[in-house]
Amino acid sequence: MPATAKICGLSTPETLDAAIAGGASHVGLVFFAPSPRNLSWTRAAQLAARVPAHVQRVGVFVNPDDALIEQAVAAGHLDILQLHDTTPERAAAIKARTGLAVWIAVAVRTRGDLDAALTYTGVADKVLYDAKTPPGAALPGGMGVRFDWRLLDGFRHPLPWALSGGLDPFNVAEAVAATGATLVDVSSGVESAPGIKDLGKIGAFLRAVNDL
Ligand SMILES: O=C(O)c1ccccc1NCC(=O)[C@H](O)[C@H](O)COP(=O)(O)O
Repeated sequence: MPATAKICGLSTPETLDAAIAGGASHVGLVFFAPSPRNLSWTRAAQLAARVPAHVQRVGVFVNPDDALIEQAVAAGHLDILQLHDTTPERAAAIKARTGLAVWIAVAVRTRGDLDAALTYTGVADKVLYDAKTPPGAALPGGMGVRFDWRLLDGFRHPLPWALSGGLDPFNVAEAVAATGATLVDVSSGVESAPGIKDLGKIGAFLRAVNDL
């Protein structure tokens, strides 16, 4: 299979189960209070307990402090920490403290934005190229914003990477063909409203990825 998928921002047992049944390789649990996908510790634990060993649990954070990470890791039995708006120094400290794999989200609008990935060499285990959300936006991700995939043409990736931002069941095949991504990430593209995951859209997205 040329690509696998992370379904991000899951918050109910039904939609989590649909992602797992559809073949997602990763499920994303958001720990950021302003997000409509933010999880309580109780809900995170409830969801984490349903995830089989072959599917990885990714905690999504925005420049988190140690207390937040510790509580989220404990509740969500996280395998991977996905960090937004977090410096290389802080990401390195988080990785050293937790011993967990770290993914760094790099917000992309221009070719120059990609260079931020270089600064995480030796720190992050993977780069998630995500679209830069508009200035003043409430969230740095999960807003269905897409960047120009051609920006990745010829870029020498310093780390393993994944593609995110504005993907949906209808464009994900084109996105993989255009970029060569081997891991794709989606949130609002499989929702019916912000924070409300749609069983049909999750299934359609994963079928599109599985059919590649
Ligand atoms: O999804 C959120 O609410 C969120 C909040 C704070 C930081 C990151 C967040 N999401 C990160 C993701 O991994 C999303 O899947 C990614 O940005 C793509 O979102 P979308 O464009 O809606 O598919």
